[in-house]
Amino acid sequence: MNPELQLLISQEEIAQTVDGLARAINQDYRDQPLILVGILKGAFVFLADLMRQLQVPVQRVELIRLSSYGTRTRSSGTVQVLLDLPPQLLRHQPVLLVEDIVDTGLSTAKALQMLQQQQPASLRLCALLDKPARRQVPVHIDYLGCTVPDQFIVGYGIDWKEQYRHLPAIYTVQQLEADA
Ligand SMILES: O=P(O)(O)OC[C@H]1O[C@H](OP(=O)(O)OP(=O)(O)O)[C@H](O)[C@@H]1O
Ligand code: HPA
Repeated sequence: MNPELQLLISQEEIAQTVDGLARAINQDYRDQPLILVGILKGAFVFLADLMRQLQVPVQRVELIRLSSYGTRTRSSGTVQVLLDLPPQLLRHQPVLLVEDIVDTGLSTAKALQMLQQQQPASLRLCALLDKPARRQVPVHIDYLGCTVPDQFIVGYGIDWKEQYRHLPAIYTVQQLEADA
């Protein structure tokens, strides 16, 4: 049986949110050449929309890939690094990490740690969604779109069992099967 989806954040609300985030980033960085690092897979839609609203000089867009959920609705607790950055890429550069959702915080904390090891000049985090109810490790979000309730989220790049990433709006999922 297909689970029931309930609209949480409409396409229009997402666009306004992304616009607000881009304005704040544009104001803070102004002429500083910025490196954007997106976390695959979930952040690819958000990253694509956000970067096209940026007026700061984006000198490079990079992608890392992390995975901890697999087919489950709860974090496995172990964050696998499936794609890392080439060494030395971020050294002495201003870097903005772009994440779709901060839930337990484990993925984002891991990504921040990986990026920090390259000694960037500065490192900030932009996250579209924050689900504070599930946090296991503290994560400071410099640019936050929306806070979401303690429910499973899909759409706008975010999946359940690899499905629903293509949806243009954000939904909560009802009637999920229990995790295997
Ligand atoms: O705060 P956390 O509990 O760590 O959850 C957040 C992460 O979980 C999801 O990634 P996932 O591991 O499902 O991989 P995916 O992005 O490829 O779907 C999501 O895209 C975030 O990166
Ligand atoms: O609510 C969620 N939905 C999908 N993937 C996720 N990864 C962390 N939280 C979520």
